[in-house]
Amino acid sequence: MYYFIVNKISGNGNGLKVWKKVEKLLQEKQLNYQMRFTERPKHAVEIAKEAASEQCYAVVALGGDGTIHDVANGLIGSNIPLGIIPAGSGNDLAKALNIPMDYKKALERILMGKPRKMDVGKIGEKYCITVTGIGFDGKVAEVNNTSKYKNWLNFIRLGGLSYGLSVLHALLNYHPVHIQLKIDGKTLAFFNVWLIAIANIPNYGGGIKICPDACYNDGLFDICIVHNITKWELLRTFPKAYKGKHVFHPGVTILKGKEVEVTSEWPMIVQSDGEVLTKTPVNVTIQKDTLLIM
Ligand SMILES: Nc1ncnc2c1ncn2[C@@H]1O[C@H](COP(=O)(O)OP(=O)(O)OP(=O)(O)O)[C@@H](O)[C@H]1O
Repeated sequence: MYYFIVNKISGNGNGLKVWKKVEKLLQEKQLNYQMRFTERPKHAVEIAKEAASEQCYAVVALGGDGTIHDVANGLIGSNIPLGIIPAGSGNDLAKALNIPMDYKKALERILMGKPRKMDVGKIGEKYCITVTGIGFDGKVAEVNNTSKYKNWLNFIRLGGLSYGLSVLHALLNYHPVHIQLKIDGKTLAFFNVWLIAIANIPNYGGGIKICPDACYNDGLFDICIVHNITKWELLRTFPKAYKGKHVFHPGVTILKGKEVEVTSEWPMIVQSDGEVLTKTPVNVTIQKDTLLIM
């Protein structure tokens, strides 16, 4: 049996549309499946835990990276593979793992493919699958998730605009911070830090290649620190990050490690997989080969 967890509202309502097509296909193929819609944020964690106690070949997250984050957090430890049918706005994990955006091909891969092992990050009791962003992009996630314009823009089908507005909003109000970074026991100091991205895959934010060489199964995080750079310079360099070319800027440092501890002169917001998790101080550790992905 295949168990589908569907976030109807992912991708500004794309989740429901994709599910209707997938459902038709499953019925045509006469496959044995079960489906649950998520009814609230974090509901997918509970559903995935229930699904993990059943005899299933895979639990499939139909939605974006937030849905995958929740389903993975419910599944880890169960040895049941996670399937992905992309239906979100960013779909960064699917992009990094070469999972097809087309629902038919994505389903085919779940039915025919071999599971592969993936590393995940761990913060407290929570697992993060893609990228943990601290500082500026934590602020962007917070502004975006709590903004009044997000729902309104989603309603008139301009949801994509809300992220851009949140970036501008965060940029106007954000002040760089002095931090201390401890990577695998070695302490480093960075001044005027805009963000620290601790990455298990190269991309986040719908295709920003923040750590171009990050690899999902190498047992390491790639860590990007953006520091000592003016607001204007940040804005000018930002577009380069879509091709991973920002790494050549002197204000960008890339490091690697298995355990990262961040302390800062005042608390910085921490987001993982686009969800606001906590504030600094924070400790992130790599958990090698912890999630099975179809
Ligand atoms: N029924 C629901 N009502 C409100 N929020 C929900 C519901 N179901 C799931 N959610 C929340 O919706 C959020 C967004 O989902 P998701 O990330 O999958 O879509 P997205 O933001 O469009 O895609 P992406 O993250 O790839 O850009 C998640 O944080 C999830 O917890």
